[in-house]
Amino acid sequence: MNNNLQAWGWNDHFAAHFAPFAEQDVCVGRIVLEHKRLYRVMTEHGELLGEVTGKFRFTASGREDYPAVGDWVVITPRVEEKRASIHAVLPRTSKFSRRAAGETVEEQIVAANVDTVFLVNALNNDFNLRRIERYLILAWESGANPVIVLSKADLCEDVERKVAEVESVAIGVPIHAISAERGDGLDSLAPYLREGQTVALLGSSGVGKSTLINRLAGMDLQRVSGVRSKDDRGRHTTTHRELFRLPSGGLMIDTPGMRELQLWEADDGFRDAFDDIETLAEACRFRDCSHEREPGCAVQAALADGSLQRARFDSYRKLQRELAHLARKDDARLQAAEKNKWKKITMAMRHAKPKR
Ligand SMILES: Nc1nc2c(ncn2[C@@H]2O[C@H](COP(=O)(O)OP(=O)(O)OP(=O)(O)O)[C@@H](O)[C@H]2O)c(=O)[nH]1
Ligand SMILES: [Zn+2]
Repeated sequence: MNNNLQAWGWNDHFAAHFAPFAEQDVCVGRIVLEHKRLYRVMTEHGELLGEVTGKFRFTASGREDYPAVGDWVVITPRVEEKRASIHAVLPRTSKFSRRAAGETVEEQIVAANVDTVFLVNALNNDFNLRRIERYLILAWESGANPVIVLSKADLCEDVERKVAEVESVAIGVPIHAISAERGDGLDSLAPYLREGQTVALLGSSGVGKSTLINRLAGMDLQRVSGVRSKDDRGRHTTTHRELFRLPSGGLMIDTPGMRELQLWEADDGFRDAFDDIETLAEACRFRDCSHEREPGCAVQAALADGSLQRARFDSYRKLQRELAHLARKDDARLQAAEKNKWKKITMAMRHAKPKR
């Protein structure tokens, strides 16, 4: 274990914000795991189990004020007990958040202080420029620097053309085509993975995020232990962390919340992403056709004659279910507000886009 705080991402920004606390008998640490308001905090004294103080709770105005994975927090360590009291969260350089459904809907931070976010998109049939645009908006809003990672290059025959297409919607954003399976192009990611640099991944399910993380982490990654043989169960007490060091010295954040962000981005872009299916559906005999076994279903017809791929239809259905699930969970009013915000941002993006 490395207790040198620079190795965990400490830098001048955080040092400046910590200055007012320096007189007091406190130190700092970085949140590497959150579990029901209990936090694993990496500190110069090693890893401690932290809880926020009563005063913290009293002054917190909402969920977003609480520590999240990646945050730097001001603590009083109790080293013998391996515990810590958390007094404050230092200002974040970036944050990814989602709306959390509780008694009210609040902003919940799913990752903080990410330097670089890899926007992972697969180069096979799933390739979609509109989706890349939406991920870019998300990244820019977060404060992290976006880097576009085009995965599964081994499944694509015209990588250069695809890269050129992405360049046209992502001017000035670094683009890297890789194959995590073959190990191609991984060297190009090294500059973002230097010691103390924090990265996170965003991308739809199945684009190869886990495969890439495992590659970057080498064989010893905790997450990999999730894939273990049945008889091995229970013996493995590997310490799972949502922020962990890669062999390169880079810091990777992989939280469940970050993985779920794909659902939020999908909301407004749903029609765009699947406009081929939506267009087909307009030709269905019934307006409210569920494309299951209704007579005169144009989607089923396209599936039957092969003009629509089964896998694509399946992911359409999956996304639809996920969105429906989210819609049920969510406060309708807040959702409307969020949609409006998105509309404004996408409009602005459209106007900002250079003519092609
Ligand atoms: N051909 C090829 N397949 C890949 C590559 N990277 C990942 N895959 C495959 O794509 C599938 C999905 O990969 P995952 O790494 O689980 O994708 P993920 O983005 O983590 O998916 P979620 O966990 O659902 O978010 C797996 O079957 C991988 O073996 C690649 O570079 N080339
Ligand atoms: Zn139909």
